[in-house]
Amino acid sequence: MTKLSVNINKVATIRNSRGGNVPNVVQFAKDAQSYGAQGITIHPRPDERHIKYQDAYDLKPEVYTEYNIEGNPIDKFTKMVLEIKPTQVTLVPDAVDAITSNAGWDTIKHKDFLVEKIQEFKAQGIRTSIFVDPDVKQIEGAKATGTDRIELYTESYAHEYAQGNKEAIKPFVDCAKLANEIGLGVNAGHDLSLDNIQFFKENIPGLLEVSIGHALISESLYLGVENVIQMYLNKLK
Ligand SMILES: CC(=O)[C@@H](O)[C@H](O)COP(=O)(O)O
Ligand SMILES: NCC(=O)COP(=O)(O)O
Repeated sequence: MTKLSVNINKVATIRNSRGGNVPNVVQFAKDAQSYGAQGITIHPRPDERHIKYQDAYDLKPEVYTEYNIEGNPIDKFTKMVLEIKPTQVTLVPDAVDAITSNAGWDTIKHKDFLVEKIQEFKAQGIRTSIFVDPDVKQIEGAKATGTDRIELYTESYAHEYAQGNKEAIKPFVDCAKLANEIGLGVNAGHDLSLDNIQFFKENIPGLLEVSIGHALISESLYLGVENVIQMYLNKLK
């Protein structure tokens, strides 16, 4: 089974544009779960332009499914995750000024840093995942860090699929097969959508979780949040 974790960053982006509390991100998370989402993902960035650190604390008592916090483990982020103790932390090597995530970790070059961070989180019972490009060398490197899971960075798949190039799935299949063999759980995310999710799910062995935000919120403008979540759940069966 592949779990759907709804990324609510975009809900916070709309809220922040007016400075009040509309839409309410905590209520949105509660509603998404009641509509069947099996997880809530947030990705606070250092400039707090969408999800704010305070949101991460406010969400904790209301997320009764899987709570996934993504981000670059700078000191402030690490402290927050260790205090909140979500179900999962996903480490992403974002530059401070990145518009959105645009690369996975070099798990070989940054092995020592990742080992240290992963031990810190796992010691508090938090499942770990690291964001990686679809490159088997990076999957082997990820295994050596001690992480529980990887999150495959799916931007290249999403882009190519939209151009009609279904072959773009191949490196993801190879990485997932290797991850399954060596005992790493497989998550995936970035630019997944109602258009491309089913083909991805059908071809990736052992896909445990997808986190989806930008497309899901955009599709909901036309189709409604509850309906869109149901549509994803049907495609992920
Ligand atoms: C790691 C990943 O792919 C997502 O978390 C994505 O980066 C969402 O972040 P933004 O909402 O800031 O684009
Ligand atoms: N980890 C990926 C994520 O949370 C959502 O990415 P996107 O759907 O907003 O591109």
